[in-house]
Amino acid sequence: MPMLTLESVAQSPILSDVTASFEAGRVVGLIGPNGAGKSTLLRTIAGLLPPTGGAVCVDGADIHRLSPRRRAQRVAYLPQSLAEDIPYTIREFVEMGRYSHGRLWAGARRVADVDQVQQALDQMGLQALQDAPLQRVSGGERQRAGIARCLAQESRVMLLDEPISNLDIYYQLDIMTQLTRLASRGHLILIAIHHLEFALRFCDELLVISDGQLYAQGETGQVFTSAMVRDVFGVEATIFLDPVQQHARLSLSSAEEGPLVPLGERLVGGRRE
Ligand SMILES: Nc1ncnc2c1ncn2[C@@H]1O[C@H](COP(=O)(O)OP(=O)(O)OP(=O)(O)O)[C@@H](O)[C@H]1O
Repeated sequence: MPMLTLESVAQSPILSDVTASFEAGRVVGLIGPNGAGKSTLLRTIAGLLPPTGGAVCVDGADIHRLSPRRRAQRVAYLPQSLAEDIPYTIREFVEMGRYSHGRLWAGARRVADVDQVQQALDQMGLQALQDAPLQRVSGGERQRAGIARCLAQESRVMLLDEPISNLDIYYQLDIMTQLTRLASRGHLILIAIHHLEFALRFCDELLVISDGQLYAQGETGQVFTSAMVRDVFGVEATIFLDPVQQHARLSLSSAEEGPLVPLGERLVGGRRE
């Protein structure tokens, strides 16, 4: 059985008829232009917005029929931005990820909770900042705290809305690599991502949303084509192999510039340079 199934999910008037299913162990990139409906879809899958049509099932259960605690046991969700005024330290905020596991708030901290919180803080490089108030850390540090809270939650499905958007390149790479590792341990990771080159490199599958409609879903190698990037983003893309790292890379140019011409083939006054 797929871990996550979207059955004709609609969120009128923003999204219509999104049908897709995903197995455990995958990193799925949710891509599409600004305003396409990616965050709306993630919030619907997370159970925060009841769909106006269709259903979202996780491990066979309709997510919108579960209690918040049961939902949180199945699905962790990182919003696109965290509220500015959360009055907790980073550690306290990450501990909230353990809410669905039971007695933490009654004061009886279990060893498993403490270990899991510590591990999540370590994974996000937040040990030194764990006692800092969330209101006083940088945007990237807040974002890492949000991811740490999702890790501490240990849900099998993780929904992350642009998890690397505020991060420096070290953490962009680090987090994408860690997400790949988490997936290999049986989680399903669904991330909204604007960094198309990272989507191409790190995502096993893509779900492409355009104008509130499902444009394509499938293996990244099949879905990510120059034609898709042109249709969906209005941008010319050439996919090439990185000569050092041997992974797929992208050259992008605006539709006005037209498709890229390799340097050796550039034409000058109608003649090859
Ligand atoms: N609460 C809301 N009420 C009405 N319209 C909304 C609401 N939230 C989002 N929208 C609209 O729904 C559309 C999709 O928004 P959404 O945030 O899902 O897009 P997105 O693909 O995540 O965009 P981005 O890449 O800019 O984050 C947009 O046109 C947006 O203006």
